[in-house]
Amino acid sequence: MIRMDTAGGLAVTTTVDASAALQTLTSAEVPAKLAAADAGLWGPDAAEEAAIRLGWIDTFTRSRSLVSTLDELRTRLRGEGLTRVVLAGMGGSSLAPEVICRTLDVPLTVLDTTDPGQVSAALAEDLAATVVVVSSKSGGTVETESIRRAYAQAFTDAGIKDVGKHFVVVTDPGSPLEQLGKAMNATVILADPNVGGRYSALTAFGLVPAALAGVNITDLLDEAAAFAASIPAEQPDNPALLLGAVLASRDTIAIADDGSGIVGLGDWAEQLIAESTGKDGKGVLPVVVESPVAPGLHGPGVLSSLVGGSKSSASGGSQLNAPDVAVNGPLGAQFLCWELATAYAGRLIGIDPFNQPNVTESKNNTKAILESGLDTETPDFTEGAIAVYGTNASTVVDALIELTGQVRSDGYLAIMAYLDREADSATAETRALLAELLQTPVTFGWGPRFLHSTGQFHKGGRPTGVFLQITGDSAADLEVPGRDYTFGGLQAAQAAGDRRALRDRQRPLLHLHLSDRDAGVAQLLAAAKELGES
Ligand SMILES: O=P(O)(O)OC[C@H]1O[C@](O)(CO)[C@@H](O)[C@@H]1O
Repeated sequence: MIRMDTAGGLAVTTTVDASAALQTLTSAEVPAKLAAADAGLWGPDAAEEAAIRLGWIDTFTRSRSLVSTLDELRTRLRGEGLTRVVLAGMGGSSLAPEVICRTLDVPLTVLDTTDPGQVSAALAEDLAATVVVVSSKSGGTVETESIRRAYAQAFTDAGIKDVGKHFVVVTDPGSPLEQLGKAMNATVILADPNVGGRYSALTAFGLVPAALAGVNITDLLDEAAAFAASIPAEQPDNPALLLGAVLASRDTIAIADDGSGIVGLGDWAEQLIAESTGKDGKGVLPVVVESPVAPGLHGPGVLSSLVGGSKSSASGGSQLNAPDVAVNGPLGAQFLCWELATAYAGRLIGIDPFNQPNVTESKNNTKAILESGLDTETPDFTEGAIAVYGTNASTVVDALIELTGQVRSDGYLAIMAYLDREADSATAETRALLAELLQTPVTFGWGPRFLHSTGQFHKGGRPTGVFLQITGDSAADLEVPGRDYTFGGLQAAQAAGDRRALRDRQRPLLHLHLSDRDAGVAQLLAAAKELGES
């Protein structure tokens, strides 16, 4: 059976029979109630938060007021020679602009890291032409604030007089960052406080960095508006409803680009789905896979999904490799469709899609470790450039065998690399290697970026994860100005904080520390390959 629902240029095509879930949603009038911003849809406990989190339903209308402001700002910045845009932000405050700019091939440097090498490399590039967008809804996220401090110091050290001119702040009204931005003489743009971070793609958080980098944001807003206008709430043939119904039907969704024009939407959808559904021991684990033929797109309990632009065939591939669901349409419509689908799926799963109860745990652990210092841990053994912690084995290959042997048939492996996602990018190849071997879902995340995404699921969602954490020494550390820790110290504390949170839950965890990153990554990849061959 193939069902395709289309609206406003977006099509959702699926081979999954979701009729029972669709019936559940329509008979409870969920689409109409969501369109009317009914905060009671996810139960009484979720209502208070939902009441202040549903602005995204029609934010594309209110965000129109940003278009002229951002046109003027971009023209002014370019006139002042500020042509290079760097975005400091985590999770919902950086993932949407990243996918927008990747899709439209517009340069944007995204710093959602505490890796000293990655931050230093960005700081070394053309400061005189750099404008830094500091995006944080809460205004208190440690990664974002650390990068803001590093840039402020770097501009000053470079002899730049009016440092504030090099900053644009995006935050909620009344946040500490609003005050700070004003005190710095930066341009401050206030976001819609009634939209949570991961639903904020079409608010100032998604639009300001994209527009300043050179994207025509009107197109995105038009695409979302056309989609919204084409899905009258009463109608059962609603692509977002269909996507929500199939999303809730499996434990895992694997997401790949179909190669037809939308680049990296999975990284954004990963946060949306993981933080929204992964809680109370439930949820759908999102797994971003590299391509439609990469290991892990298909598998037991996995909803395989392909995402593409309007141009691709709606079936999303040949019959042989046909996904369970294909979502094809323009980016602005995609954002809204996936947000609606997640809210519908949340109703079916029975969770509050607007909170992230377990994210603070790792943050608190990090804070405590920064105050008390890192615990001294002795490796179980060291092999070449890799020190190994948390194993009974005595070789890296055997340690990986011991770890992966603990992955249940209904479970998953999470690889979490607190490294430089530019310079150490090859580390991500471990995902496909181990997915091929295990034939169970394998997800890869860069730390601390994933802490704001799958991190919620790993601690709060289905307790079936097995964890491989990778950390590494840095060639040179970098101070966080005005703080008594460095980027390297912060990164290590974040990794240790997350280990503590996982161990507190008795999750299987192997920790590999690379004393030399290039050699360690090469050694790890060789070990993963050897594992596949053994
Ligand atoms: O925009 P902020 O407040 O800096 O938060 C960044 C991210 O951190 C989280 O609050 C928690 O991980 C996300 O939901 C959010 O997108």
